Amino acid sequence: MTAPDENRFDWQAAENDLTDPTTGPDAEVVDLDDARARRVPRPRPPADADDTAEDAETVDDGPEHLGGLVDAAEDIPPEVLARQRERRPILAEWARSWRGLRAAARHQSKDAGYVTAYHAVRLPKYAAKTVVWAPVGLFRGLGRALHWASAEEGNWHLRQAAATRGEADVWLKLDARRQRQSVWRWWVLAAGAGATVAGAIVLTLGPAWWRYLALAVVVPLLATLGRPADKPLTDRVTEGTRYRKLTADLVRRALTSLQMAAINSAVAKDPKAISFPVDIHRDGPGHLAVVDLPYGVEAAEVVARRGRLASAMRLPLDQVWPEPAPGHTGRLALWVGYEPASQMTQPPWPLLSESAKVDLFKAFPFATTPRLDVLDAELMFRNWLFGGQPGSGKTFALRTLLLAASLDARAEIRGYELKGVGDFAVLEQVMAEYGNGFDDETLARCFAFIEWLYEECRRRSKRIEHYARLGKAPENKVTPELASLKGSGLHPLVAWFDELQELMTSKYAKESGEILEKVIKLGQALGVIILIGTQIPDKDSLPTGITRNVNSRFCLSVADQTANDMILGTSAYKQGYRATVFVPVDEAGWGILRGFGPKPSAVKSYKVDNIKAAQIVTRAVALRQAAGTLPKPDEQTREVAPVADVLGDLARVWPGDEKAVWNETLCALLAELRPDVYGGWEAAQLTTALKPHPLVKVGDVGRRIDGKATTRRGIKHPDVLAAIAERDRKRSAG
Ligand SMILES: Nc1ncnc2c1ncn2[C@@H]1O[C@H](COP(=O)(O)OP(=O)(O)OP(=O)(O)O)[C@@H](O)[C@H]1O
Repeated sequence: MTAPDENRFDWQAAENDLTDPTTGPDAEVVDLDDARARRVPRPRPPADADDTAEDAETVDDGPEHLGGLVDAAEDIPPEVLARQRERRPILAEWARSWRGLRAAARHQSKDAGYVTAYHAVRLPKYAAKTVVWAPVGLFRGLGRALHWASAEEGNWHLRQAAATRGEADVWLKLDARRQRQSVWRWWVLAAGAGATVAGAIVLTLGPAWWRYLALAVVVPLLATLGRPADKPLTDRVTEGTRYRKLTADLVRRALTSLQMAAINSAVAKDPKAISFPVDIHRDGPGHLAVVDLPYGVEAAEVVARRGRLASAMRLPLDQVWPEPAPGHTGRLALWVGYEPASQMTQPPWPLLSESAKVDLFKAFPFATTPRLDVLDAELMFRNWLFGGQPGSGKTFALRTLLLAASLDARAEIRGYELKGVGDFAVLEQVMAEYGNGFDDETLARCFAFIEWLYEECRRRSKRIEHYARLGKAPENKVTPELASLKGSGLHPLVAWFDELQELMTSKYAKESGEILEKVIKLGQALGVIILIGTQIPDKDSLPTGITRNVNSRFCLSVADQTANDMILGTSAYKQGYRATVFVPVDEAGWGILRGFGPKPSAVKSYKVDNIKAAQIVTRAVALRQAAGTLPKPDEQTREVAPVADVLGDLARVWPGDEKAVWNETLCALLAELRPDVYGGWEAAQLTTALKPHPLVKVGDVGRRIDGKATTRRGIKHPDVLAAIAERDRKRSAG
């Protein structure tokens, strides 16, 4: 026996193994099924591996790969691997829910309806064409039948060739063959003619509708036979405005048309750089494509180019809904509706139905997704921030929540509309407090209300403490039982402010901002729900202390990234949650909602116009009358100390005919006039109080005191008079 060569295979040993299963202690007969079951699934190869760089859209028909996108390294715990395992659903998305089924059926029937209507209006034209081409078709059909029966076509070329070469016997043989073939064809033709004649006799004897039916079938067939090849009888249904099925090619083309260098260069190197981890499938009234973008491209960057994406797909903007998809930052969920969202009829708000009631401790419908799914929102233990530019629909959205709250008879509603338009007046009957306007008095009442809210929070926290000691507030939070308990003082209190920027830029700004922040922090567990609407979400108009502490945010159309992030939170814009894509007025009601579900999402709040709102309020009044919680009109206004008229008071106390007077002198005189208002005022306080009146300029005023020239801050009499005149002019104007 030769010495074993390390580089060569040991044939002898192998043969022994094969022939004698008992030689090796490890030898065993392998049960193939068993072995297959034990086999560790091979990890999915990376998308750029040459031989497998295909995507689900084109090839992935085989069994599901296990192990997600990463290598199945041995140190990954099995439960993590199990979580990464994504199984393709047994039923298609559209067949898994009634919503999907309904949407698919609706879409198909709508489509069929469209095609039917399209052809129906063209029926006279089709009939005329049919009448013209049917006789031609009859003669052409007869000609073709005779031609076929004579079997001329079959070996015509061969016979021609034989004739050309003068090979008579070959020609004769070929022709004999043709004749043989033609014999049975004539028989078939004769049988066909016989059947036609028999059919015609049956039709003449049968009822009239048989003949019509036969004509309806035969004439179009003849017309089709007779028409020129390039002139179909029916017109083509134009595809222009109809939905085009979302395909991988369409998505790829759209993505490469975004003029994003990172996508285009990656696709130039590898056309499969854009891949589809899941098949494009129906999802509600549209299709969903989950796309893995080329390495290094973030879904957020594509979301920001929604307009270009829509242009590349030749679809209206509101039909194309890109979103970052869960998984990784380069995964995009592109949903394309069958039709633009603006043309999809939003179902009516479910709370409009006569029997609808609201329990604020439970969720209620607030908005719909682009797929027309209902999105439920909550009020209890939440604070809301609504932001958007004029015409974005934030007032309507805020009012929708209040209407829902009005249907829970326990809820006390108080709030201020600082725009002065009266959008909330419809709710006045059910509100325990309501202010409308941006005049000094309303602002003062609004500020007093915020102070009251703070006091109310303190009162409520004492009550909660009391009930917690009795074991009725297990988490030191309001419970549904406590909220319903008469006299507990822990019923839901909904406090709202629309156009809060008016207060936050007034003289009450600093204090109201600080107190409101405390109220938001304290009130959450105490059943105090704060709803804020603002048009200008910058840090001066909306203190960051407030934005930081709200847990539900609805950002409607905004102009820029700063406004977007002020409402939705820092980096929302970068992460692709961009309410800048919505067009005010045209897309009113659309916005990004954060705080419900794992990630922010684009939704459209239900539109409840004034008439419908009034209907809801009527029901709310009835509910509250029955429950004894309808506010009494005499309790509905908040008393505030009369707002001091600084300008008027200055004019009254102005000393003699002095042209200019020091602030400190004026403060002393004002304090004499109204000690309760001006007592303790210093020069700087007067300067601040005069800020709203730009005509009064606080400057240096020189004076001789004991012969010495002294300069201090002061104001001029003509300025005060001019400011009063200006104010009076404005008041009389409107
Ligand atoms: N959910 C919605 N669906 C459809 N249209 C809506 C919706 N919400 C609001 N609108 C329309 O948009 C218009 C503007 O709404 P709204 O007054 O709420 O906007 P806004 O953001 O408060 O603007 P402004 O600051 O000027 O008051 C409304 O008149 C209404 O017709």
